[in-house]
Amino acid sequence: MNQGKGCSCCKSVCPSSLAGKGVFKEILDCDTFKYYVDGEWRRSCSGHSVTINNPSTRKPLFKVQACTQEEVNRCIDSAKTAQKIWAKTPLWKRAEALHKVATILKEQKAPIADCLVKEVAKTSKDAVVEVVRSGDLVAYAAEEGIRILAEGKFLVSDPFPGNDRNKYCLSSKIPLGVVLAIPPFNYPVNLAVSKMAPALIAGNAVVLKPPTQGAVACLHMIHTFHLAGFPKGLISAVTGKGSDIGDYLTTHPGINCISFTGGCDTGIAISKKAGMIPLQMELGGKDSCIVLEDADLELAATNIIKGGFSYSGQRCTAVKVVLAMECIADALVCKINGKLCKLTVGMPEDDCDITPVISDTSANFIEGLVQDARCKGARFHQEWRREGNLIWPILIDFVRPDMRIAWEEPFGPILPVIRIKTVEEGIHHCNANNFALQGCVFTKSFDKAMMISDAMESGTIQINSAPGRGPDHFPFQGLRDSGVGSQGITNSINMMCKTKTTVMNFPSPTYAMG
Ligand SMILES: NC(=O)C1=CN([C@@H]2O[C@H](COP(=O)(O)OP(=O)(O)OC[C@H]3O[C@@H](n4cnc5c(N)ncnc54)[C@H](OP(=O)(O)O)[C@@H]3O)[C@@H](O)[C@H]2O)C=CC1
Ligand SMILES: O=C(O)[C@H](O)COP(=O)(O)O
Repeated sequence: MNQGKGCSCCKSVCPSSLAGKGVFKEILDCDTFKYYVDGEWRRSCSGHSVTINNPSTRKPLFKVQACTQEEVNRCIDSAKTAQKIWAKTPLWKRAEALHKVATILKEQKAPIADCLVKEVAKTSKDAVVEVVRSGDLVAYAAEEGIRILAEGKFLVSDPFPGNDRNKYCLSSKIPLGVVLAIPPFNYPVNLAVSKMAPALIAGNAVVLKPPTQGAVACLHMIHTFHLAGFPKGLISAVTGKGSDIGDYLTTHPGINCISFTGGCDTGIAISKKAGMIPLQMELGGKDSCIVLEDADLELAATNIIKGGFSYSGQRCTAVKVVLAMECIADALVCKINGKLCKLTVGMPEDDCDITPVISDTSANFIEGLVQDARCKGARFHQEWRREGNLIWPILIDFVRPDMRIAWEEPFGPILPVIRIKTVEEGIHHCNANNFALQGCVFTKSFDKAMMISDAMESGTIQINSAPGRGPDHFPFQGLRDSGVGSQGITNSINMMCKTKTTVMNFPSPTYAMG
């Protein structure tokens, strides 16, 4: 259906949206975005769609196909066939194809970013950053793949007792098969390509299940692979609610690896049900920020604001609890408050610092945490204010361990401060939580920083900076309930391969140099 000709049902797609226009025209059918299989954009046979609401207006924005189990089967069957040929495609050609995607993604950043603004209420500025970062990630994965997949290992037999040098073992990395990629709403494009690019360069096929909020941005991103000429069937995108098709996908015998980012409950449930396949799980976090008495408080406050409130706190790596030594807590809180009151609150289109959270459910959950802290006697430095999904930022002081906000992940613009008497108390709080993604420590003493980093049992500890996933080639992992495996471009490529060895057996020992 031609958007430009304007059939009446197309009017239900936001008229000011750039979605499904220009080079993306074929992904939209009337008012519903199609799913992608066999190198084609198709309407689901289910006859049903899933509505995506705009978090800012709380009104319906887009519709995507509610795919059926048969359509999932088709995606996986096609992926299996296409992967066999892709695995035999020379590595330099696979890299070249990914470089094309990186270029197209960057060229098409405006319409993709526009989807992110409308679908997940990300500011226009951050939305563009997400798309450009995704292009860079794809290009880096292509290059990294060239480097690490070119290498194998050569072993000889005689180091092991009882052996002569009559066996040569050659090992190399081979693809797993079909990788299922499931990203969350908060970085639907970037966290999709962070799974897809490593999988593809390593010779795998990919089935993407986009998050419902963020699905349309994901489908636009998928179209850049289509435009780059990726082989039919190698990549597909099946849409539908995770609660409807999620279990079918994650337990499907045709899936050889699952790379998931999202909430702990969902991730742990998937891990328990998945078969004997490699899993990469990046789940929630409650990233602690320990501030010592000798810290540069200006630096700490700046990082706490950036870390705690960017994208309205909806990052797994957001600072989610400040653990401040009592002697500097007043001064630190004063600096944080001074910066917090300058944050602008409003719509993502206006590039406000704080924008609406993803859904009513999320806003209600955040409100519940705030009420619990208030009832239990926490001190609020700002008034609670909420309009729809828009929540004004709050610093909640004198938080104690009996309050939910001390432990739970709000995924919103509210930040608790716990005043600690000793560093050990801070470390204990960090380690007592089941979340263990990242943490950070502010101090001028590198000796103390290293000791605290060693003692904090989280996937990554940042010294004198807020937590963060990037640069995207760094290892990124959670301990305990925060995940399984490690992401980052290099680790993902390695994880999405298995080792294959060939052993050459000689009738008599062979020695180099005769
Ligand atoms: N550690 C990390 O790197 C990150 C962690 N997160 C965590 O993710 C959470 C917020 O993201 P959110 O998107 O709400 O998380 P969810 O766990 O609700 O959803 C994540 C993804 O899983 C899908 N899904 C839902 N149910 C199933 C199922 N049964 N089987 C398979 N897939 C399913 C969702 O689809 P659908 O949308 O259709 O339900 C979505 O694509 C936070 O807890 C946050 O900390 C977020 C980003 C990064
Ligand atoms: O999803 C998340 O929250 C991310 O993986 C964090 O990425 P960032 O640290 O780059 O914001």
